[in-house]
Amino acid sequence: MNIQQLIEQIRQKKNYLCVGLDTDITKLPAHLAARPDAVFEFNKAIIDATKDHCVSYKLNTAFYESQGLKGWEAMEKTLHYIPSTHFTIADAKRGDIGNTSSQYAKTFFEVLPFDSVTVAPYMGEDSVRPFLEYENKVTIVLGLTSNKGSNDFQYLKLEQSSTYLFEEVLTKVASWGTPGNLMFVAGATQASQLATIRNIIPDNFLLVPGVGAQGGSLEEVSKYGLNKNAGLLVNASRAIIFASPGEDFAEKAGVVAKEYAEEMRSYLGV
Ligand SMILES: O=C(O)c1cc(=O)[nH]c(=O)n1[C@@H]1O[C@H](COP(=O)(O)O)[C@@H](O)[C@H]1O
Repeated sequence: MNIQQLIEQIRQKKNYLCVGLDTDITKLPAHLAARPDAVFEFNKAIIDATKDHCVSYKLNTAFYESQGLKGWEAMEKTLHYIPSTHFTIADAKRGDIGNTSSQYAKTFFEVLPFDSVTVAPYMGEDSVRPFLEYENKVTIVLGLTSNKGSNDFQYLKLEQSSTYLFEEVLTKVASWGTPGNLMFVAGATQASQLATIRNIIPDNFLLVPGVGAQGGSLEEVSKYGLNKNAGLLVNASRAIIFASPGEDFAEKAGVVAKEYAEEMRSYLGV
């Protein structure tokens, strides 16, 4: 799915929710945990219960890679189970010298046919370009992240312009691509900066993690982040997929996803 199709899905479904499949095996419900294909079974049930209330799924690859071959297989099966009406994100946060980035791009755009992948921009243009070369795929570059450590570097003031480093990252990276192939991560916990971010990149989609478990406000994010195409994908992982530790985990995930979707509909004004 490309950005235009994502915009169409948001119009149809009237929400901009991304469900994060951060499937931590230590948190699986007891009745599933011992099953040989537990991670996939869990994801399948979550997808069945939430797909009518979201437009996207994000698989944080760390939760799969940490399980070795079995985890990788569960990631692949999950990706193929996600309906083609939903935008898929490999949250892998890659980026390396050019020929290595090309291999990462091949991994997450071809071998695993995700629609998008998250990329860390720290190594500069040649580390991001190999991802942008793919037509109809989307590169999601870290702009201003949701964690406490974002203060360490992203808020450093640049001497020449007195802007923050993250602002320079947004300005420069945006010139490497288009709103059709480039999104940016902006943490929901950084809502006070969203107006600034929107000034720098009015048209790019923002992937906004940090509502739910990290305490970001969906209302604030929507107020400052929405643009004419919605332009937002707001992710919640733990708050949805681990809404209940019991046998009703999928049902409860569906309820929470629906609540987010309904709140989003009110902000879209449709
Ligand atoms: O790139 C991301 O998705 C990301 C960037 C960021 O700044 N903060 C952040 O939390 N994330 C991811 O978003 C998800 C948040 O999960 P929850 O806090 O459980 O909703 C995790 O997969 C994080 O790795």
